[in-house]
Amino acid sequence: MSQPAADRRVPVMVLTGFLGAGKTTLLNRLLRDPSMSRTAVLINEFGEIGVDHHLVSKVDDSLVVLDSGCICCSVQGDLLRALKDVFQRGVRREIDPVERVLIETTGLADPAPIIHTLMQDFFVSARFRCDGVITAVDATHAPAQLDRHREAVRQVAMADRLLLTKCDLVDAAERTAVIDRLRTLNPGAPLIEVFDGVVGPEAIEACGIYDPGSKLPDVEVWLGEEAARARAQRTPAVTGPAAWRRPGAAPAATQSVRHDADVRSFVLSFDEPLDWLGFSEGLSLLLQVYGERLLRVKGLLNVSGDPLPRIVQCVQHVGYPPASLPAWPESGPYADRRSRLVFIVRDLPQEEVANILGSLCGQLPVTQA
Ligand SMILES: Nc1nc2c(ncn2[C@@H]2O[C@H](COP(=O)(O)OP(=O)(O)OP(=O)(O)O)[C@@H](O)[C@H]2O)c(=O)[nH]1
Repeated sequence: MSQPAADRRVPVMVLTGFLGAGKTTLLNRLLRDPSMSRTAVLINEFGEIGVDHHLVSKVDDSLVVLDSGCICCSVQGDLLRALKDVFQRGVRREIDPVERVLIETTGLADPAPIIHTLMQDFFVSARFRCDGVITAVDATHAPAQLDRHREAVRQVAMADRLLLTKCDLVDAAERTAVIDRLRTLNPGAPLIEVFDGVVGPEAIEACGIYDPGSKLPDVEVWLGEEAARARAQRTPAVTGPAAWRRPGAAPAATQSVRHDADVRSFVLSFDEPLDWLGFSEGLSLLLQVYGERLLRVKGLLNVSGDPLPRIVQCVQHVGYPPASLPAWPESGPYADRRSRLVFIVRDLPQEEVANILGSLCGQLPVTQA
C-alpha cells in the first residue's frame, strides 16, 4: 500500500491561556532552545500599549505583533496577511525559511475563530497546517478563572496540550484538584506540569493536525459556530491597509466585540520617574482591595535611580517579583521612557485605580482608555 505523501506545510501552533497564565514566559523559554531558531512568532496584544513583545527576547523580522484588536475578534485578516507575508518573505530569502509558526494569543482569546481562520483560507491552508492548540493554565488561579470566565473554559476544552504553569507555587493537593478539573473539560489532551516556567521544545512538538473530532463534542460545535458566523458575515475581518505590524511601529487602537462587555483595558502612564516605595505600596493596596477585578496588570516602569526599565506583572491579587529589561526599547511607545501600566479589569473604573496609585506615588497618572 502506498504511503500518504508527507505533509510539508509549515506547522502553526496556537499558544493560548487565560490572562497571566504564563504564555510569554513559556514562549521565551522555548525560543531559547537552538532547535527553535527557525520559528516565526506572531504575538497578539490586548490593550493599546502592548508589553509582551518587549518581554520576548527574540528580536528579528520573524517576530510580528498583531495589535489592531483581539485576534479572535477583529484581527483575523491581519493573521492571514501576516502568515502570507512570512511565507513570501521566506520564498524571497528575506528571512530564513520558517520551520514553524507560534501564535501567542491574548489571554482573552477564543481559539475557535483562530483555528477556523487557519483552516478556511485557501492560500494559508495550502502552506500552513494548524498543528494544535497549546493552552497554558495557571495552577494558582485556574479554579476561579474556570468558574468565572467562559474564555478560560473554551481555551482548556480546545487544547491539544495543556501546560499547567506555576506548579512551583501550589502544593500537591491543589495541583491534583486542578488537574482533575482540567480532565473533566478535556480528558484527551496530554498535560505537562511546568515549574518556574521551565519547558523544552518537546512540550509543544507533535501536537498533531488539529482534529475537532478528538475533543469533547462542544469543540466541534464551537468551530461550527465560527463557520456559521463567517458565512453570515462574509465581510473581511479588517478593513483598510494591512493592520499587522512589526515591533516598533505605531500601535493601532484596539477593539473587542466578543468578550464580556464589563471587561476592559486601559493604560496609566506617569511622566516622571517613579518612587519605587510609594508605587509598590499603591500597587499592593490595589491588589489587596481589587484583586478579584484586576484580571491583569503589566507594564514597564521608569524608577527613580534605576537606568533600566522595570517590568511589573500581576494576575488578580498576586504581584510577581519585578524584573528588569536589559535596556529601554528604542522605538515604539516605550521609547519615551515614561512609565506605563496596562490594566485589564472587570467592572473596575479606571479613575479609582488612578487615584489610589496616584496618591501613593506622589504623581497622578495620565489615563488612556
Ligand atoms: N513562579 C512562577 N511564575 C511564573 C510561571 N510562569 C509565569 N510566571 C510569572 O507569571 C507572570 C505572568 O506571566 P506571563 O508569561 O507574562 O503571562 P502571559 O500569559 O503571557 O500574560 P498575558 O499575555 O497578559 O495574558 C510573570 O510575572 C511570570 O514571571 C511559573 O511557572 N512559575
